[in-house]
Amino acid sequence: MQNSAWKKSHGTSPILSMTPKKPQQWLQVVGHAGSFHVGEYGTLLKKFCKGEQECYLKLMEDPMRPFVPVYYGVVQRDEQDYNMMDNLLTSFNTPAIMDCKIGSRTYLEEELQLARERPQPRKDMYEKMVAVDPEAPTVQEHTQQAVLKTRYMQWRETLSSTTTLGFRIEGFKKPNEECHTNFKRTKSRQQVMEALSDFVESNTQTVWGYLRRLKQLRQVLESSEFFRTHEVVGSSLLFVHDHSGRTGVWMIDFGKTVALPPNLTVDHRTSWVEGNREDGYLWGLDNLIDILTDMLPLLKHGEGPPIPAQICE
Ligand SMILES: Nc1ncnc2c1ncn2[C@@H]1O[C@H](COP(=O)(O)OP(=O)(O)OP(=O)(O)O)[C@@H](O)[C@H]1O
Ligand SMILES: O=P(O)(O)O[C@@H]1[C@H](O)[C@H](O)[C@@H](OP(=O)(O)O)[C@H](OP(=O)(O)O)[C@H]1O
Repeated sequence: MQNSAWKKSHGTSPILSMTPKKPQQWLQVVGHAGSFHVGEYGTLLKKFCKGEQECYLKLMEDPMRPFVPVYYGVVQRDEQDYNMMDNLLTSFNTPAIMDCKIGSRTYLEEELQLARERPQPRKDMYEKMVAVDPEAPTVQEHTQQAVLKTRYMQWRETLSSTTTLGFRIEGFKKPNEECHTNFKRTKSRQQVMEALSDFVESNTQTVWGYLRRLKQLRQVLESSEFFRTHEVVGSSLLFVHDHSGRTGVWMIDFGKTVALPPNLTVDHRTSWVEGNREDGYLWGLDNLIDILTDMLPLLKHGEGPPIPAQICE
């Protein structure tokens, strides 16, 4: 913490044991522009969100900890607060990176309630909708040239695989290629499989690595107190692999993960009806694991499971 730009840090772990200072590679696949800065010592700074901080603090004490970026606390830069966490790309060499949004619902129940009480139709979302499908807005929405956020999010869910499979590919970046983010209409199992095969370049070793990690994650989630007691919405799995055969998957983005009332728990597989707070996270993870498993015999390169030491955990 030599840099004077670091005004404060009240983290959960010392940074001294972290990766030595060296030029850091980082690339944002999707998400809000301008929210991130690359930090020192292999860290990443994300614009402060109190709810996300609360999640990370709890996650550092939960069995889920190995499956999320290590969280170091809050720092300030140019009068803006940031949550500081591990840059998950640090230990990879020119990696391929994919962001998959998990769950069958991408807006919180509280957002739905708010939209009913104080509807705020959005012009930017109308424009994003029309750009993909000019026929999608209703007559009233066309007249207003605006749509409610929850309506936009529901439309995105049904257009993509979120509603039918409980996850969707948001985007990926392969070495020496531009980011691919054109997945808004990637909906069927077949389309998803094709996109995933493209991401892994038909390499079965990579798929084996991802499967092993995803199954470990599922096991941990099924026993996690944090997971049982939180509505997890809009969170992604970040997939990373490189040519050395290393693979890694982590949960990121807890900006819309909220604690349930004390008397309520979720199993993340039961279908959502308003009030039960279910988010379909494990249902989506089950489907993702099934699809990757079904892909294995269809892929060209590599055979058999990878050497465990090559897996990044
Ligand atoms: N810890 C991390 N290490 C490496 N890359 C990260 C990390 N966290 C986020 N990213 C990159 O930033 C992108 C956006 O992350 P994130 O989902 O947290 O942002 P967001 O603005 O909250 O997204 P959304 O638009 O879904 O709300 C990810 O797709 C990934 O490329
Ligand atoms: O991917 P798209 O089609 O561009 O749509 C955005 C995406 O759904 C983000 O997840 C969402 O942010 P949150 O998850 O944080 O709600 C954002 O809402 P926003 O514009 O209100 O930030 C949407 O605009």
